[in-house]
Amino acid sequence: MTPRIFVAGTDTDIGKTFVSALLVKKWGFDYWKPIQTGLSEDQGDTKTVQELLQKSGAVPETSTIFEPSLTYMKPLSPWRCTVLEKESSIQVENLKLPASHDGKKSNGIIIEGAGGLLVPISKNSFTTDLIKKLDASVILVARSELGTLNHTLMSLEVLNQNKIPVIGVILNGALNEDNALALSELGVNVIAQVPLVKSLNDAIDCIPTIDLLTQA
Ligand SMILES: C[C@@H]1NC(=O)N[C@@H]1CCCCCC(=O)O
Repeated sequence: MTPRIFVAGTDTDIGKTFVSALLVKKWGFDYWKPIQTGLSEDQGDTKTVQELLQKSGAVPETSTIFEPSLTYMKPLSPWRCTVLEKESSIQVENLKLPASHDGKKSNGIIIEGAGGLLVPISKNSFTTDLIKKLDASVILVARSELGTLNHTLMSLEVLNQNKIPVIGVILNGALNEDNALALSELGVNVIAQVPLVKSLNDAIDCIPTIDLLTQA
């Protein structure tokens, strides 16, 4: 099985989409956001990833960008979307990787979540259940700045409790060497620090090569 990497955030709006696009470009992976909410006020992350890749001159044949399996209008958790948009509740057990990913030769797939790890998918299931269902390992994207120690350690604690394999943490935002150092000293594998830039090409060298995954 090729790697399935779930890109989770310590919160919503932490830079998961930019980091996901970077990983797709650097490693030549496919991309899939299983559940997209907030389409009434945003074009959605799938489109953003496509645009970032295109602008950076990525070769379109390398990676398949799959459409989300479920989409909702309100900028809320999937659970609250289903309740307030009067849609049927989401059964995590029924969410499957796109069949054409399974059927084709690919380096791996980046799966992007919505918000943080305990975002409810339904009243009795969370993002952690989706990660387990998809049998994925996690790269956690965390803010680089003040507040990140608490949010990162809490998120890693939740992953640990759920026995979800963790590849490491990517810090996103204004470079903060002491936060990176502090996390490393606490035993956290900080795999990259991604500065605030607009173009993937300006941050691509921050991402380690794919050997990282074979070592993990
Ligand atoms: C609107 C955005 N669309 C999306 O896919 N993620 C965001 C939603 C995050 C939900 C966070 C719920 C919470 O933690 O309170």
